[in-house]
This record gives sequence, C-alpha cells and structure tokens, in this order.
Amino acid sequence: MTITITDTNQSVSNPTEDQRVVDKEYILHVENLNIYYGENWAVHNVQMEIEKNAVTALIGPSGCGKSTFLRSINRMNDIIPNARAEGEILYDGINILRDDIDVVALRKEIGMVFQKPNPFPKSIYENLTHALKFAGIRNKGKLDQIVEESLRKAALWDEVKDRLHQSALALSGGQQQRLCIARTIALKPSVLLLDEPSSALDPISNAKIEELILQLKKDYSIIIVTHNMHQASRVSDKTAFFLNGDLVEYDRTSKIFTKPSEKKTEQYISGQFG
Ligand SMILES: Nc1ncnc2c1ncn2[C@@H]1O[C@H](COP(=O)(O)OP(=O)(O)OP(=O)(O)O)[C@@H](O)[C@H]1O
Repeated sequence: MTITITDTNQSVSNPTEDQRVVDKEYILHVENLNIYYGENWAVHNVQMEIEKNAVTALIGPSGCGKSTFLRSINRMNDIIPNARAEGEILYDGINILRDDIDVVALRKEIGMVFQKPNPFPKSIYENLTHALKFAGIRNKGKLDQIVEESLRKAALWDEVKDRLHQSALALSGGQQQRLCIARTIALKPSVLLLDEPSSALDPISNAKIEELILQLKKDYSIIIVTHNMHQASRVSDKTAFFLNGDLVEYDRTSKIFTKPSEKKTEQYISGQFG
C-alpha cells in the first residue's frame, strides 16, 4: 500500500525527497511538532522517535495534549476547523504533514481506533469489507480471506465465525472494540493508533484488549493513549509523559515507572497529581 501524493504521484514506499531518515528501527520521526487550536498552543515543540514493532504509551493528565498528538499522526486533526500543525512527522521518509499528502491513503497505513467502539450499523462481515470494497476489492474469495485473517488477528474469529452476517451492534462492547481493531487491520496498516481503547470496557474485555495489543505488536507499531498507569506499564515498551503540551520525558517504560529522570514524571506516576 502506498500513500499517493496528489500533485506528484509520489509514494511513501518510493519517496524522492524528504528521504533524510528511513531506517529499520523507527517507524516515525517527529520533529519540532507544534499543534494549535486557534490561539491555543496544545502541543509544544515535540521531538520523538517511534520504534517499529513496539508499543509506545502516551500518558499524562487530562488536557496535556496526548490525543491531539496522537490524532496528528494520521491527520485526524484536519477535520477540526481551527487546528493547525507545524513541524514534521516523517513516515517512510516523508513528512505526512505536507499539504499534498493523500490523507485517505495515509489513514489506511496509519489506522486509528477510538475510545468508544464505533462499529457501523451493519453486519460483522460488512464492517470489515466496506472500506475494502471502496478500495476496489470485489472478489468474494479475497474478501472472505481478509475477513477471516483480520478477525483472527483481532482474536475475535472464534467468537463470531458463525454469525458473520448478523449485526455488529449485537456484539458486546469488548467484542465491538476488537471488531474495530479488526476493521483497521483489514486495511493492512503499519501503525495502529489507539486512543484509550479499553477505558469504556469492563475488566475482562480490558484484559483481552491488552493481550491483543501484545500480540499485535509483532505485526504493527502501536501507539496508545491511556490514563491507566497499570495498562501503560503492562503493555508498552516505551512511555512518553506529556504535561501541559510539553513532552516531559520519553524513555523505556521500565525506566519511566521505576526510575524516571524528571521529578514531574515521578510525581505523576505516583499519583501526586493528575
Ligand atoms: N477540538 C478541539 N478544539 C479546540 N481545542 C481542543 C480540541 N481538542 C483539544 N483541544 C485542546 O487542546 C488541549 C489538549 O487536549 P487533548 O484532548 O489533546 O488532551 P488529552 O491529554 O488527550 O486529554 P484527555 O486525557 O482529557 O483526553 C486542551 O487544551 C484542549 O482543550
């Protein structure tokens, strides 16, 4: 899959410029990223590299800019009228903040799952095939194969294989969220952005989502926003602590939770504020 750039027909897999950094270890390089909502400076000059096939957790108190940062990675802030991002987010060597990026193609490569499960009011099967058909895949055998593969990867196949043509809305909240993950996976992304994916779920569904995240990192690079410190420490390899729009500290999760370098990080993870 490629991100076609409208003016030049340039693709992310074969970039001709901005090829400063394409390496094996990192999937994204964020440089001097600033995000504004009108006059409100929500994310301040963030510099960060996101590892491939790892889970990166974004933590911090409410309003610190975690979701704003996450949404900028697949240009979801574009739909907010007064939002503006400056700086660079390099994916495969291309700055995805450029005006000429095809954001629809980008969002297939960098998929997003939201806090509240949001399946379409259609069958389980159609939830998975809707975007695929839109992308031109019509062959029933191929669609069936992608549906099964995606549901298996999302650890949902065994629970739904006998009711693929029933409404997705009849699934439990936890199953709906795994369906949303399967729907994103069906488009064969490289990066999964998860915005508090299990905060609306019961503890058992939460545990299943966490188990799933650990399995998925073999195939995807995952960035997760979470308010749950235990969740961040259980599922992530690296953790970024945001405060008032600043990236205060970014390190191995084990270090952040045992021996953070910054006083503010220590105060936050020990529950002294936020
Ligand atoms: N759609 C929006 N329009 C205007 N300002 C916004 C919008 N979304 C967020 N903001 C502002 O941007 C700043 C960062 O908000 P953001 O939602 O990114 O924080 P957060 O850390 O994800 O918070 P939470 O944990 O509560 O979801 C806040 O000042 C917030 O008011």
